[in-house]
Amino acid sequence: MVTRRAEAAGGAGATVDEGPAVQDHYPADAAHCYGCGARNPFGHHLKTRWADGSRTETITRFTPGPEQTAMPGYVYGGLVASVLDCSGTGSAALAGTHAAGLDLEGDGSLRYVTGTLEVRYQRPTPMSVELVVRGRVEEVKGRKVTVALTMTAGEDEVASGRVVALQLPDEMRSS
Ligand SMILES: CCCCC/C=C\C/C=C\C/C=C\C/C=C\CCCC(=O)SCCNC(=O)CCNC(=O)[C@H](O)C(C)(C)COP(=O)(O)OP(=O)(O)OC[C@H]1O[C@@H](n2cnc3c(N)ncnc32)[C@H](O)[C@@H]1OP(=O)(O)O
Repeated sequence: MVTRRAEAAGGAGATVDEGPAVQDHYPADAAHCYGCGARNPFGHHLKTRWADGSRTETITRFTPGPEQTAMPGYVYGGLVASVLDCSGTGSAALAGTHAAGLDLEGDGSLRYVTGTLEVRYQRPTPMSVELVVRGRVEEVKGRKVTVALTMTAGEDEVASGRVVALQLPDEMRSS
């Protein structure tokens, strides 16, 4: 699947969302996550894809609602952190699966959990605007993947951060 929202929107530097979302290839036992689990009715249901077919950059989109307010008109910082967090683990799953020579659609995704999450809040994040998180895979080293992240709201970069994600140890797997 290829969605070309940015192309439709036009503009230099537009990012194209490309290919399947990694979360659509998590097994059912890994689909309860508050950030991205399809089986969590209260969660964000984030979808992370490669951007531009690069296999180094990813994109995740989320539009916050009024229940996620910090102060009127602005988004709660913990929400920003959770969107960065799961964009990072989703990006790690894409990168780790690719680096292992596996095919997402044929083989499914490797599973990753957050080891470290860094967040830098750069500007107040406006409410009810689509937040676009771009991930850049910095390193895949054994079971560890490091992803640098930026979050934009319209033209403004509102937050940035980094996730170090670790492949889920076998003893923590339920399947
Ligand atoms: C509560 C979550 C866990 C339960 C999960 C159960 C089922 C879930 C199923 C599937 C999940 C899939 C989809 C869900 C998607 C995303 C989840 C959303 C994100 C989260 O909400 S998730 C919750 C918060 N998350 C945790 O609750 C983790 C608690 N923690 C641990 O479970 C261990 O701590 C672990 C596994 C992180 C590492 O343990 P380990 O034994 O695998 O690591 P090991 O010692 O082998 O180190 C190997 C190399 O990683 C480096 N390293 C180690 N730990 C690091 C760290 N923390 N930060 C940075 N680097 C670290 C070492 O320095 C070494 O690096 P080097 O190779 O360079 O020397």
